[in-house]
Amino acid sequence: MNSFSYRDRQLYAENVRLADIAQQLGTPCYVYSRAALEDRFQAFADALKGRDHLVCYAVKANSNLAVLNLLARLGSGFDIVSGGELERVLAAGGDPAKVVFSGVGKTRDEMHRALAAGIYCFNVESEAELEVLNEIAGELGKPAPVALRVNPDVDPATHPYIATGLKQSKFGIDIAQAMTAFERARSLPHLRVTGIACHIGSQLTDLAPVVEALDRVLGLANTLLDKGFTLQHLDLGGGLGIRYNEEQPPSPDAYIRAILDRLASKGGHGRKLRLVFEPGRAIVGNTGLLLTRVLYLKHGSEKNFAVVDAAMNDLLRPALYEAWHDITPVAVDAPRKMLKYDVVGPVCESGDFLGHDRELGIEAGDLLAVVSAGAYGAVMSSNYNTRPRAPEVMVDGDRFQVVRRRETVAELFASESILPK
Ligand SMILES: Cc1ncc(COP(=O)(O)O)c(C=O)c1O
Ligand SMILES: N[C@@H](CCCC[NH3+])C(=O)O
Repeated sequence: MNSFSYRDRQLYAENVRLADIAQQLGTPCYVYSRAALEDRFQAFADALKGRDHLVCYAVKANSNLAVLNLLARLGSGFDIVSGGELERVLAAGGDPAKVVFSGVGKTRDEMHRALAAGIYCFNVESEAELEVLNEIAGELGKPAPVALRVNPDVDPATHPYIATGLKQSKFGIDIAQAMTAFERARSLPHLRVTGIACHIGSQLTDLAPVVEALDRVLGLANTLLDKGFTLQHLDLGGGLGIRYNEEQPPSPDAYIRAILDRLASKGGHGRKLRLVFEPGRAIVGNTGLLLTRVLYLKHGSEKNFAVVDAAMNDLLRPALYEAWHDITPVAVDAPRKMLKYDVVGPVCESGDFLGHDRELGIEAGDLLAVVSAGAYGAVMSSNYNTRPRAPEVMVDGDRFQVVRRRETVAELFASESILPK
């Protein structure tokens, strides 16, 4: 479900015409829907009602302060992967006591700041990291809560660049070595082992790998509980997919239900653990789109090109993963001739495309929406080709607010310097 709809041949975000946003702010421009965002978070919260749980929204998916602030107001926790993300969460009014800190390469400074801020848990990904965290906690005189992120070696059936739970991946502690790491963690004086975590990958559309990972991690959790580890929570990470094209991912409700059912039938003592989830894409993915305008149509002997003003620097997913995003005209007054186009940007790379072979009836000057761009869109944008980053807008009912203004070109090189004569 999202809050973008067609009425009178216009595409609306809630009750605002996208054409009006483009008119006022120019393009390219990211547009988010508050109603859709709140609805997606609530889907997780509702599915977990009555169960001790914490939904820690994965900040990396979309870290705009307005997005974080709306989620914080709904009671969301946050999954962070850097000190920068922690500062964003705090600036947006997030509760540090609901923050989990993931990532294979936390620095000493980042650990220090997170521990001082009082985060809920460090999801530790190696024995070496345990030793450093123990030192920092000793220096601060404050025990560090840790979960070990185990790598359950499950194939998540997703794009190889976003699979994280296979043995050959850099993420997590090999499940075969996890017991030793847990024993080590327990022996370190400044650490408190409070949980066990896993995350097998992103854009998961099939429940079988999720349940398989759950079984493996639960098996380990039960052994740990039998050995007297005082685990309090089980963090199953994020990864639930969304519909971009033909995919049919389970709803948050079906996903959570599958996990709760499995816990009830096979959970052992593990069934009593508090459940933590780290969804990113499933919350924001379909709550945002990228508006872009057609600059030129170009008809080659083999291909037709629609050159638009958004590019791979604005939305990297097609170039990086050959990801498919629906591209749809926004305000079309007169019927247009339908043709197959490659929708491409102005960046000097052949990989700079937003979509290949799209059947579109368009003319120069038309506005297009690249949909399902709320997750891993603006956050992965860059200034390549010295292109200012696009503004971001939050639609709230019949109003909209700029939640990040367009960068100016001068800002892009303001921090650079040239050598003296
Ligand atoms: C540890 C961790 N948690 C949560 C997420 C969020 O993933 P998604 O946006 O697929 O829900 C990721 C990214 O895949 C991750 O690496
Ligand atoms: N950036 C990826 C998802 C990465 C998940 C991060 N752990 C995407 O756009 O699909």
